[in-house]
Order: sequence, then C-alpha cells, then structure tokens
Amino acid sequence: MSSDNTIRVSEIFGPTIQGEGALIGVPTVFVRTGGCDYRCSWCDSLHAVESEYRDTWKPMTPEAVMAEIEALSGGAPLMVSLSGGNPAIQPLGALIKLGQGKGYRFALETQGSVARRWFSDLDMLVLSPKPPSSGMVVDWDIFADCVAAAKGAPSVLKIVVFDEIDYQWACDVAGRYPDLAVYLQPGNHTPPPPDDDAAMVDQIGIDARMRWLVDRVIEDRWFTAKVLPQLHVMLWGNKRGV
Ligand SMILES: C[S@@+](CC[C@H](N)C(=O)[O-])C[C@H]1O[C@@H](n2cnc3c(N)ncnc32)[C@H](O)[C@@H]1O
Ligand SMILES: Nc1nc2[nH]cc(C(=O)O)c2c(=O)[nH]1
Ligand code: SF4
Ligand SMILES: [Mg+2]
Repeated sequence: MSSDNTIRVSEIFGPTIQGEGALIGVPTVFVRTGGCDYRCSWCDSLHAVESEYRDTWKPMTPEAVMAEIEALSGGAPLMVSLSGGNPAIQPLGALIKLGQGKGYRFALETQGSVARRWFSDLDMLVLSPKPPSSGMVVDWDIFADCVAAAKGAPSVLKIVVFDEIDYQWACDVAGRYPDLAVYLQPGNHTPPPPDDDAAMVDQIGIDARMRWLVDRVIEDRWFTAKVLPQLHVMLWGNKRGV
C-alpha cells in the first residue's frame, strides 16, 4: 500500500450521534485517524495519539475507508466525522471528495496546528485550540492559516474548559475570532481505558463543571457562547466506539 492518499486509521465506528459541539445529536459515522502532533495532558483519545498504540492503526486507501463508512451506514449518506489524533496530518482530501460524490457530508475536528487546502471542501471545520490546562501552546499564526484555509466552509470554535484560567483564555480566543460561533465544553477528567470496557466517568464531577461553566457564562452575560457537555460521555462514559 503506497498510495500518497493512504490514511492512517485508528478506528471507524457508528453510526452514533455526534456528542459534541455544533452538530450535537446529528447521526454520524466516525473516522478516527492515528497520530497527533500534540500531547494534551487530559486527552480522552490516547489510543489514537500515543505511539504505543501505533500497531493498532491501519493504513487504508480512501476507497477502503469509504467502503467501511458505506457498510456501517447501509449506503445511506450521512454526516462523517473526521477526528483523531489530529486528522489534519492525514491526506483526507481524496476521501472527502469521494464521499461527497456519494452524498455524504464531512465534518473535521482539529486543534488548528496544521492547515490544509482541503479544509475549504469540508461541510464543517471544528477548530479546537487547546487551553492552558492542556499543557500545549498554540501557534496563533498557524491557527490563523487554518481559519483562512477553511474559506467558504462553515467553521466554529470548540474550546474545552477545565478551570477559570481556561475560561478567561476562551474569552480571549473568542474575542480574536468574532465571526466564529463559540462552543464551550467542560473537560472530563477520566482518561480512557486501553480496551473497550466502559469506564463510567465521574458524573457528579462533569455535572458540577457544566453548572459552573453555565454560571460563569451567564455571570459575564456572554450570550453568544453555547455551553454543551460531551453528550456521549454522559451517556456511555469515556468508552471507545460510541
Ligand atoms: C480527541 S480530540 C481529536 C481531534 C483534535 N486532535 C482536537 O483535539 O481537536 C476531539 C475533541 O475532544 C476534545 N477532548 C479531548 N479530551 C477531552 C477531555 N478530557 N474532556 C473534554 N474534551 C476533550 C478535544 O478538545 C477535541 O475538541
Ligand atoms: N459520539 C461521539 N461524539 C464525539 N464528538 C467528538 C468525538 C471525538 O472523540 O472526537 C466523539 C466521539 O468519540 N463520540
Ligand atoms: S490535540 Fe486532540 S487528539 Fe491530540 S492530544 Fe490533544 S485532545 Fe488528544
Ligand atoms: Mg472524544
């Protein structure tokens, strides 16, 4: 397999519902790519990040990925969610074109550390810059390149907030990009298990952080922000494949 379009795939699953952000509740198949240029302290998808899981990632052609999406969806076109890892480090342009030709739509989640021309072909670009609690430092020039590369594609900000410092940072980022809708998402503290066993998260902790975040936004009268939990984590815990 030596095609330039070879995609490193961690998992393909669904249909399920999109559990986060602008498309919450929308039925979707997930394609999670393997490999990430970040190492967020609280990443809930380490099986698609850490190199110790590399031998579980599979090189696939766009045609093979599309065949799996079609099998899972029974051929009915739906939203495909590209996540990872950082899906922007994979050559996904050909897959997006192939799928859109069959009526599928494509949303992609990325931290905004790698810009791609094909972002403009997406049906939605979800930019999720990483706050201080992640331990990562955003390169704002590259982030701006990502926003610019998306051009006509609808783009939104989805920012994870664990604490007051993250919250203030999110306000600042929103101020830099007044044209992008902002989704605030409370962080979940439980790291995922290496296998498929459900790891029920600390629901009280999630509820409390969600309430705190709502209170914070209302207190600031930040009425253009939307505050959403990770619905799939509330329903199934930090489990893989849902
Ligand atoms: C696993 S990441 C993969 C895509 C890309 N690398 C990114 O971070 O945007 C998908 C989404 O999950 C969020 N996320 C990761 N770990 C989380 C956690 N512990 N709590 C809440 N959201 C989390 C990320 O911020 C991102 O918005
Ligand atoms: N249902 C569901 N919604 C999600 N939204 C973002 C996810 C991700 O891990 O990227 C995710 C996920 O893994 N499952
Ligand atoms: S950028 Fe995304 S996938 Fe990469 S470590 Fe951070 S949360 Fe995980
Ligand atoms: Mg997730």
